[in-house]
Amino acid sequence: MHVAVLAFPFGSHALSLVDLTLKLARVAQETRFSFLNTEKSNSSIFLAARATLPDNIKAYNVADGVPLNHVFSGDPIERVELFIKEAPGNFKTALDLAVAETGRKISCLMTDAFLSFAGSIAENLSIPWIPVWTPVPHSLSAHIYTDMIRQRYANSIIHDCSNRVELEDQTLDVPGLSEFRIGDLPAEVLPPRDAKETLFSCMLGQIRYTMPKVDTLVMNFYHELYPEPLLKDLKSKFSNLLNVGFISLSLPPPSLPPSTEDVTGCLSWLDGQKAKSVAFISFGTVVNIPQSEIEELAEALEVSGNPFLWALRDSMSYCLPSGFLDRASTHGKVVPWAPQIQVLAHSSISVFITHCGANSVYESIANGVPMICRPFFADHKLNARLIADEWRAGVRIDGGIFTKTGVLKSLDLILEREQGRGIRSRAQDLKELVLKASAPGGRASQDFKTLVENDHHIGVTHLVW
Ligand SMILES: O=c1ccn([C@@H]2O[C@H](COP(=O)(O)OP(=O)(O)O[C@H]3O[C@H](CO)[C@@H](O)[C@H](O)[C@H]3O)[C@@H](O)[C@H]2O)c(=O)[nH]1
Repeated sequence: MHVAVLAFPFGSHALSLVDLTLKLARVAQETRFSFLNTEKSNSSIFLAARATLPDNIKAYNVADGVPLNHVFSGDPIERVELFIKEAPGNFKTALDLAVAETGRKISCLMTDAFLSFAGSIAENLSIPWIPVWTPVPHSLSAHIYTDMIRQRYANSIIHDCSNRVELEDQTLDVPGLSEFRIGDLPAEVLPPRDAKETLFSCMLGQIRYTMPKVDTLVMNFYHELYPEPLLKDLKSKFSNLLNVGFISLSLPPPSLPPSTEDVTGCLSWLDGQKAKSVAFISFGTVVNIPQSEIEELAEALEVSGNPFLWALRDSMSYCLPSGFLDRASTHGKVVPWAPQIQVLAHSSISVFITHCGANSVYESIANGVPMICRPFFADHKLNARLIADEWRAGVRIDGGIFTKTGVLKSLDLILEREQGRGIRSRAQDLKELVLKASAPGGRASQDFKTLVENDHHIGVTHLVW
């Protein structure tokens, strides 16, 4: 068997896919796994944390689609657009190389579900396509029901003259999404500005046509975490909806080489803090926080006196108020990068101030840490609604942006108030639920077993743990 895994190389999408590949490669040792991704993404995910690959995985670099001497306009979506434009051809070139090198035909295509064109590649090769949906299932539903949403809520979505999209706080009458508002949806689900689709929105738009045709869909989620109507609706569309659990947490925490382990000293600093006392702040790999909000957040942290650990990328640290680092050094630490999985698992962490990227949310839930949510774009707002209203394991920041009073209020609510006790205990309950589902015999483990044995596309006939 030769499984080709195709990654979407932006944000933190590739993380879950590489971990799923590692997990599969351990149990399907006779199968060859070729992991196709851009050089930039490959080097960050493989070099950073998961340096040692089993012999049956090889990473292949796929061209990123950026023309030679290209001058970037500064639009963050530009790299994504250039990649998508050439992606089918570039993946095909890398697939041919993997076949030539191994002497094995591809037997199964496993891809990030965002790559909706992968279904045609699989069809041309007459092999099965197994898409993997890495964000929360609610966003898959939003993409599947794009037509219904655009038609039904056309009047609630107003493009003003500056092209800003105004959204009404109207609940969605869409299967499985009745707790959500139009304003929570990813931009690509809504009618495009100027009626112009980007290549990215077109690719995601195809999901509603291509995905319902697949037999097996892998979800980076737990059966137990769905609201019943959403689960029922998705199950009616996919005969094999496999919720294998939070993929990037299904392996032991990434072991960094000793020389780089905890280079920023986060874990040793946390060792010196009281149990459940520290607020951890991190905004993933993509979001750029407006300077004014960094200042407000910093002021709140200074005034509150609550211990904090803040992972703030170097590109944004100049926004901190002058003298903040010195003044806050008595109770806080700011680093450019934190080993987040280990940090959230540390007993000193009390709350996570997050942008609500899917991986951050999963890492927080898996460790029973309640969240203060400041969502920005993409799936962040759906995730924030899920955390605050459905799971009740956190709160959204007042007014939607960081203000000094809003941050102080949220910290006080989660850490001190009676309402916070409920939120903290709900986060713990979710952790227990996830642990149970991931244990051998648990629902997520059963679904992983089904994936591995499923018609033997992965090369294992009977999985023995
Ligand atoms: O100092 C840091 C900061 C981040 N991380 C890790 O980086 C990942 C960040 O992932 P995520 O929380 O998903 O944030 P983004 O990188 O911003 O995520 C992009 O990709 C996600 C997964 O599809 C989407 O949900 C988001 O919308 C999109 O912004 C997590 O695993 C973190 O543990 C660290 O280890 N240390």
